Amino acid sequence: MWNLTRFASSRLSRTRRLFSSVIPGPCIVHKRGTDILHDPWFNKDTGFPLTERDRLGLRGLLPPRVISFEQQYDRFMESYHSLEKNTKGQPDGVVALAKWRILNRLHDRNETLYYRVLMDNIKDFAPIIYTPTVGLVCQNYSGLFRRPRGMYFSAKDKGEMMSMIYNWPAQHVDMIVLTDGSRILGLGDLGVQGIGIPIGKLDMYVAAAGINPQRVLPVMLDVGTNNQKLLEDRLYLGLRQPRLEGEEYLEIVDEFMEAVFTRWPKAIVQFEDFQMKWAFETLDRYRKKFCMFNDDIQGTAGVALAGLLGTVRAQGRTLADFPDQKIVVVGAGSAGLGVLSMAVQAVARMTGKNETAAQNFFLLDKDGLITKERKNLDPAAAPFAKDPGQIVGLREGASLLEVVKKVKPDVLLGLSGVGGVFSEEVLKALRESVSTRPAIFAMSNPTMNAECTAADAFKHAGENIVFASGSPFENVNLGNGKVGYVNQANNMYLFPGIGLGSLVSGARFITDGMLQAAAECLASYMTDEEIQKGILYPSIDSIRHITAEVGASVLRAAVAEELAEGHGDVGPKELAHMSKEETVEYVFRNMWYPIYSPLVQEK
Ligand SMILES: NC(=O)c1ccc[n+]([C@@H]2O[C@H](COP(=O)([O-])OP(=O)(O)OC[C@H]3O[C@@H](n4cnc5c(N)ncnc54)[C@H](O)[C@@H]3O)[C@@H](O)[C@H]2O)c1
Ligand SMILES: O=C(O)C[C@H](O)C(=O)O
Ligand SMILES: [Mg+2]
Repeated sequence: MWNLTRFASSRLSRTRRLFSSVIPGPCIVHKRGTDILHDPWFNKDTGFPLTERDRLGLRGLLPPRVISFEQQYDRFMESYHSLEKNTKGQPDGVVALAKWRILNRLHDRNETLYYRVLMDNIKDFAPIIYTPTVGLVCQNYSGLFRRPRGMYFSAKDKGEMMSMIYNWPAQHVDMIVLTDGSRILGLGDLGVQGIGIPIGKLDMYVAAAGINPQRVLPVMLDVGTNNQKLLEDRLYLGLRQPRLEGEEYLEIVDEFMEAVFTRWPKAIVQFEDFQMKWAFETLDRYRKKFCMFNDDIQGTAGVALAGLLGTVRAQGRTLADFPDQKIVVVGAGSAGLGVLSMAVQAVARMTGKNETAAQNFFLLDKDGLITKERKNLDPAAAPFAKDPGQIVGLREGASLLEVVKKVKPDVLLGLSGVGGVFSEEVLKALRESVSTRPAIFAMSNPTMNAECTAADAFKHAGENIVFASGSPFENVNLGNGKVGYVNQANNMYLFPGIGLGSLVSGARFITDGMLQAAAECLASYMTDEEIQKGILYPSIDSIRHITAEVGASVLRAAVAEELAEGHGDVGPKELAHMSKEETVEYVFRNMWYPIYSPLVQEK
């Protein structure tokens, strides 16, 4: 069922080739003079050619010399490298925030240059504008705040959202990432400060999926916060009230969704970092009504499933062995349950049996192993609850150490949000795994919240493990020229392609079939050689290429389900007639590439 077709070896160079011939089309601007210089969408700083300076009323507002895009790029990178040099030896957090600030200043001033440096240096810059530094930025957001980015809808705006949405200056919006700030990474409720997450996710959309930055919208839904420290912080910028609950909460989200889809019926909304109860409830409420998905539940599930299938291959087994893998999942929240649901669907498809599909999966939360004896068993966790006594000696609430010792799992996967729960003892117990090559997925973010570090995993569980973490870690030097590979099991490998594929297919909804196609595409991306080395995911350097492939798979699944209504001039029939290769080319063609466009003024 899984087609592991090899992709062209030189993925990155192919991507570069596709964009090297980009000829910038004109860009319509309704402003003149300093208004253009102060608008990061249009600003080219010293890069405005003289003719354009004349046409747009810029002559005399800039120093006379015209600096090329390449020179501007080099100048920025030089400042960045000198900042790196000057902050050497300072605490990690201080350095990370200094790097974030310099990038953020460029983002605020000149988006084209910002996205080009981001794209070309994605491996170095993703950890700054995205996970893990974005977590630190959210924690300090009220103090770091200089200029607003995105939109803020608060509980005080009830009844006003339909008109407020028209305050957004862009006529078209393709991609919206929405949070209520209630579960920011593993950092808990950060209230309005969680806006950093939609901003970081949308930066990845631009860099990876080539969504035009003029068509993205980060949104914070501020319904209050239950974080006492923030409520007492005099600098806190959000509503100083406890979170709305129940119907009051849902009315706010309903009103926002209606407003968005009234103005932009073709937009896609990604729900991000909602606490579990609202993550599931809103997904259920809106997924058959609007084009939306929940990244923490659905994006994470696909990335984890691709990693789990890679693990089976790394163990020298065939994919048909996946249903026999014993997998212990630590964390029964939106992410953990999302992963298990998708894994169960995969097993059911492979075996043709629904009833026994979850039998090799074990689920723990903060109270230990979840069994059918659990009081107040969450209905979402119920399908994974074990029969007590199914494994001799495993009782309700058994500790992680007990479970690992008894089950001897092939895979230990953490989505608990708790740093260090894969303790030395737990990791050592994994040496008794039934597998010759057990896998550890410490997927919680940011770095401090990872269930274990890469170094500890290789040290305590053994050098033959496969390792993945949600936040980036350096590869581990195992001595004698051997390397312990670190994979980044992060939903960034899928959400951009899910959004892009949905957009360019004009899908009405985002279905399980489309998400499965995305996961299968990622799973089949890696060569056997890479997998044997323990490399489960591609390098982030090739994120545009991966995203195009994932986007094309999502598109084809939407076509197959007759949900694709077309995009721009391309209708559903044309989409249906495209070959696999043509679909990928079509997806690439729809990607925005950062290059200065001639600005044309519309009177
Ligand atoms: N790598 C990725 O792509 C990715 C994607 C989504 C979420 N995450 C991370 O996963 C974590 C959890 O996210 P979520 O949305 O599921 O959160 P959540 O709050 O919905 O769930 C957390 C779960 O962990 C359990 N838990 C807490 N302490 C525990 C302990 N000591 N032992 C075992 N279980 C414990 C809780 O009972 C709960 O079931 C966060 O840190 C988030 O950053 C990572
Ligand atoms: O934001 C990330 O890096 C992944 C994930 O969405 C998370 O909530 O941790
Ligand atoms: Mg998230």
